[in-house]
Amino acid sequence: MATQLKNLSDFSTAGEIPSAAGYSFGIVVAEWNAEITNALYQGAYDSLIKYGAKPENIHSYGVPGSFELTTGAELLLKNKKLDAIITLGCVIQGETRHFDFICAAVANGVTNVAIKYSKPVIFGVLTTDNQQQAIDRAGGKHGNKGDEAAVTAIKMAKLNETLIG
Ligand SMILES: Nc1c(NC[C@H](O)[C@H](O)[C@H](O)CO)[nH]c(=O)[nH]c1=O
Ligand SMILES: CC(=O)[C@@H](O)COP(=O)(O)O
Repeated sequence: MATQLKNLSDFSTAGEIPSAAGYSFGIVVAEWNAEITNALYQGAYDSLIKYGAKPENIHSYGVPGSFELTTGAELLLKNKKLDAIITLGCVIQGETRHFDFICAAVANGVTNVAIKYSKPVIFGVLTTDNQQQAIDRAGGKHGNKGDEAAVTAIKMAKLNETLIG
């Protein structure tokens, strides 16, 4: 598979990354699989700071599970003036089809929230077959999905600013 040949976070060096200095960000983190989502959060937070975001402009909140990420993003955009939201979670396949319903719900949900508020809502949710695949993508051999989500948020905030004027 292509994934096996590269660090997925190489994505974050592709193209110019704008300064995050002028933007405010929300980060919503699922508490399920906390050892993974905490690593995703650290990657996202550190990347935002690396590219110029101010700590006081990063608003972070936890939700119980990935299914609640949609509601978290909605509440943040409804109640705070933010330029982009990053949602972070880790859904690992279990014995049942619950995995399928959660993944579909959060992917569709965050998309709908982004459209509703005309604001970027970044899908930083790992959807893996097992824990090792998650570890590999939360600071392991395939990079950190949190880093990627932060860079995406910065780029989309810049695009939104450019187009809205
Ligand atoms: N199994 C995982 C869950 N399950 C919990 C749901 O996200 C949700 O909180 C619950 O269904 C109540 O609404 N969540 C994850 O983030 N990751 C999982 O692997
Ligand atoms: C994704 C999930 O909800 C899953 O981890 C729960 O496990 P199971 O499908 O065995 O109930």
